[in-house]
This record gives sequence, structure tokens and C-alpha cells, in this order.
Amino acid sequence: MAPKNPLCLPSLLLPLLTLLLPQADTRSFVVDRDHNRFLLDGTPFRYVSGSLHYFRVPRVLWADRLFKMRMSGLNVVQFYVPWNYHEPEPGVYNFNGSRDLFAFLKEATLANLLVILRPGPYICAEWEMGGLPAWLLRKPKIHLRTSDPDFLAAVDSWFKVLLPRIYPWLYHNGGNIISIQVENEYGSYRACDVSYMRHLAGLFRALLGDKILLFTTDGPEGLKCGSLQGLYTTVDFGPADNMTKIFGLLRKYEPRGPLVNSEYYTGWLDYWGQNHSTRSVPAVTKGLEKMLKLGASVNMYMFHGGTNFGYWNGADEKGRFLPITTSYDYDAPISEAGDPTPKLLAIRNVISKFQEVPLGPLPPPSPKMKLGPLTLHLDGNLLDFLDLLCPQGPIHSILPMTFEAVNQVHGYMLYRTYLTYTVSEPTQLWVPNNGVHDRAYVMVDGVFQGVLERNMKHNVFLMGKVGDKLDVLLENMGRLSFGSNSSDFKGLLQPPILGQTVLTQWMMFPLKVDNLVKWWFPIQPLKSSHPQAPSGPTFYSTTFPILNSGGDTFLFLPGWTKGQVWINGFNLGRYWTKRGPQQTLYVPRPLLFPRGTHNRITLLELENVPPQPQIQFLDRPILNSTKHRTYIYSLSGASEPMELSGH
Ligand SMILES: CCCCNC(=S)N1C[C@H](O)[C@@H](O)[C@@H](O)[C@H]1CO
Repeated sequence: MAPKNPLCLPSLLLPLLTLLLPQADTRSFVVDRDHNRFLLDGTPFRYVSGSLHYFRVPRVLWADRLFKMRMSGLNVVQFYVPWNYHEPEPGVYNFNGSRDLFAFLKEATLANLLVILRPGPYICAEWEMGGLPAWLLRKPKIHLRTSDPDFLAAVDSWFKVLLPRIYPWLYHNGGNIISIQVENEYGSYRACDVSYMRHLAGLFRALLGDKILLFTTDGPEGLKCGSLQGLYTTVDFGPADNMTKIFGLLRKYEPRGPLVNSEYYTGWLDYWGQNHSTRSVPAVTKGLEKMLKLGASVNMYMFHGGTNFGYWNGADEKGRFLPITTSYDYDAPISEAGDPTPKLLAIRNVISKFQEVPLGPLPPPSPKMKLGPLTLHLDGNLLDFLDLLCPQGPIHSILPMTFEAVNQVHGYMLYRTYLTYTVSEPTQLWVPNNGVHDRAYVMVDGVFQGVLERNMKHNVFLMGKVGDKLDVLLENMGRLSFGSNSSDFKGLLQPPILGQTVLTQWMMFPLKVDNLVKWWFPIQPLKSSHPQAPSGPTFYSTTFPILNSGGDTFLFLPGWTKGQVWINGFNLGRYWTKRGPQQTLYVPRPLLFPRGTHNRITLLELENVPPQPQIQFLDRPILNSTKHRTYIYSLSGASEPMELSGH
């Protein structure tokens, strides 16, 4: 429940101070349209806020990150609530561990930060399917983010669970939530369904009461369809945008009241295969100072980005399918590893010109650890473990079925058929209508043949004899999180064609890779004692102790191609060394066992391993390797990376 002592004052003081503090029934956060400002408990209030996504940071690190945000001079933290993170299956809810949203709200209170909450239902955020649960697509014709009755029924059911739990945390009820966003940049979505927005506004009012400030956020081009009578209109834009013009546009929707930029971009996201994004410190601070001078309230997106652990990254489609990288560093003021950056210190200096900044130094960067190189051993090809990866056995169908049709949400599914004739000449295997969603690793009788990829012109030619197994491992690289109002189904969306022959009679094996890796320890002795030579998707692992007290570290996989990593059973995320720009994966110290105990690292390499299956842990990240350039530290662990051109 919401704290009755939101500032966590000493209990002896409480009775006395409650005489001075505003009671829950006099606590208020409102818009003062006469003076173009907010009022908090009747006093003028301007927020300087930052975005931090609890779902991208291990729970044990929440307090550290929030403290640094407070010490930076922020008075509010803004965050989304991803529906798919909390309702993994219809009617199944998870608010535990790193999904304990209410523990995060309490940590925000302890850090003396108020909260701006953005529960969606759609959140974008470069998060898998923009936060919408993939199980919605089990009704293939559903129209997401519209007044489609199937969609609204699922939304109502979810919000009737979430919003009553949020209610006690509202500021006027004694909590720390001062405002709540409805939907997310709806004006950027082509549906422009006003009845949908009205339905959401009505639902929020019914479940949250009429005191909480509800608002919308849109880019300048989205204000028309994204704003709604009765919801306070705000905009988002970055340092390079024309602030005067955009705030002028906003005034057409909110002639009076405080100017608000709900997402001032301090950096930007990264896509696999594109260059690393940055935003300069002078540009960011210049725009911030200009807004603060205008009296605007601002939320900086992101203030701390964190990581897309597991399979949680989203994707965009700009001519081609662009998955978001595992790192969500965002070139944000607090780095992915939680370290203050020069950008943070510059922002703190700007804020100090307008409002009080807590005294005292910011904590120094956390200790970092270097380790390795470590040699991994081959545990076996993925196909060696098919029975354990799909214990319930395959689903049979004449035509291939999607992930969603077989209730597989994330990760991988194996599609298997058998050659019904001998293919004596190299013959092309392809999938019509760009039907590979998103990457396919092709094997014939366990021998790797090559890769097919969404929107790419990869070619795979194969031969085989009657009865040979044709295996196609499909990887879900993350569902679209922005823009497209068509649903992003995963898997083989069309039957593959070999030469001129449409291949039918498929078996689908939804793979539970995380379960296998987590419980592998007892399974280890079961694996083939003489694993075959690596071919295609293959598991590698090793164990390692950490030195002395250890520290945060960055996993570097020189020469590896693409795959997934687990450390002590925790899914660290995807690597794609061959494509970049990200070359290292952030490993938070709390994931590692203390000295004297062995840690286990497991890789699922999807394509090709280096001649020496070695990895290293570096004391710094590499997020900006441009294409076709690979850094490789000399195996002696030289301090600076050597650049190897070409790859
Ligand atoms: C290519 C941009 C994808 C659209 N996203 C945009 S504009 N943004 C606005 C969006 O509201 C937020 O969730 C983030 O997704 C942010 C980009 O970090």
C-alpha cells in the first residue's frame, strides 16, 4: 500500500509534523491555468524529471540509480509500465522481484522523488511490441490500439487489475504519483481512433478518480489525433528541434497552463547494424536551459536507459526491419552501468540555476572488473537437446504455424520437415512475401547451410536425399515497438519453397531454451559425452571464479557471430558481434557469485564460432563499433583494443 509516511520521517516526529504537513485530503497537484504553472499543495511547482525504466534495471540497483537522479537535481522520476512484463499470459499477473512496480514506487519515495506514471496500454519505449502482450495476436485479426472490442476487453481486464493497485499511490491519496499519461504518442499511430482514446480516458477516470492529472504526450505532428478534451496536452522533442515552433503548436491545444516537454531526448536509441547514436552535451544543456527559462516542466528521456535483458528489445521498420540493441545506454546522463557522465554534471549545473540541487558529491563510477580470456567448451548442437528444449513434443501442421499460433512468445522455434525427393543440385530455399520473421538458421540433417533474414537478400542453396531432415530455426528478434499498425507475427509466415516446390508437412518445436540453461546443471552429465563438431546453433559454456571483490564488467565476444548469453541462468540478452555497433554486454556485479564460487556462462551461438572459442570481460563498454570493423583485444588482455578492418 502507499506509504502513510511518504517522506519516511522518523516515527516520533510524525505526529508533530503531520500538524505541519498537508494531510492526504489537502495534498494536491493541479494545473494553475491563470499563471501557466503547476501547484503542489497550493505552491507553485515546476518539475525537472528524468525517465528510468525499472524493467531495464535489476531491482537491487534501483535505489542506487534513483539516488543519483535525485543528486542530479531532479524532483520527479517518470516511467512506463509494460503490460507484457506483468501479464505474461491472459489472467496471469507478475509483480514480483524485478517486476515489483510497487517496490519501485517505494524506492522513488525513499529517494525523495515524485512520480509521473505512464501505464500505456501501449508504451513504445523500444520495448518488445511496445509493451503490448504478444498473446493478443492469438486473435490474428485483432486491431491493436483501437476500439476493437477484443482489444478493449483485454485492456479493461488488465487496467482493472493494475489501476486499483495504483490508486493508493496517487499523490492526493498520500502517495507520490503526481500525474498519469494516457496511451503514448497516439497521434503517431495511423488508426486515429478517438473512441479508443475516449474509452481509455473514461476507464482511467473510473478507476483513478477525478483528482489525478491525466495527460497525453505527442510529437508536434501527432497533436491532432493524440490529444483529447479533458486530458492535459504535452509534447516531446529533442535538442535539435525548433522549440519555439513546437511550444507554439502546443499552445493551440493548451492556450493556458504550464508548457511541458514530456520527453526531451538526452540521447537516442541504437539499432543492430546502424551506427551508435549520441547527442552532444552542449546541445542537450542549451535546450534544457532554454526550456527552464521559459518556466516549462521537463522530463529528460532517458536519464538512465539500462538494458534490454533477455528478449525484451523492440524493433522499428524503416525500409527494413531494425531490431533495437541489447544496450539501452541511450547516451543518457547516467550510463548503462549506472555511472554519472559529463552530460549529467552539465545538466546538474543547468538545473542548479533554477532550483535547489542536493548538496554533496555524486557517487564515483562503480568498480569495474576485467577477466579472461576464458575458453568455452562445446556443450553440443542445439538439435542435440531437442527433447529437453521441447519436452511436450512438436505440433504438426501441413503449413508452418506462427509463434503466436502455438503460444510461443519469445526466443526460438524449430520448424522441421523431411525431404520427399533427392535434391542433387544446389537448390535455393526461400520464403515468399518476406515471410521470415525474423531470422532463420537452416540445417540439413544437422549440417548448417546458412541464414535467411527478414527484408534481406540472403540466399541459401542446399542439397539432400530423400528422408533428410530439413530444420529451420526461427529467431524472434523482437516485435515492432513503433509505428506499424499491422501486427508483427513471428516465425515462418509462409511455407518455404525449395526450387519450385512448396514444402509442406511441418513440425513446430517451440523451444524453452531458458529453462534448459537454468536447469542445465543436473542435465550436464546427460549431454552427449563427445559433442559433435559445431554446426549451426550451438551451446558453449564454462565456469569461472571472480577475482577479489569483483565489479561491474562488460562481456566481449571477439570473433563470435550472433547469439544469446546467460550468466548463472540469467538471460543477459542478445549479442551480434558481427553486425555491431554494440560489441559488449553489460554484466551487473550482482549477477555474479562472490569470490570462491564458480559462475557459469552459457552461450547459444547461432551461426559461427571463432577458431578459439574465447570470451573476455572488459572494464569498459564498446557500443560504437561501426560496421565491418571489429575490435579485438590481444589475448594477452592489452589495455587498448586493436582494430581489425573488415570482417
Ligand atoms: C525511430 C523512433 C521510434 C519512435 N520513438 C520515439 S520517437 N520515442 C517516443 C516514445 O514515446 C518513446 O517511448 C521512445 O520510443 C522514443 C524514442 O526513444
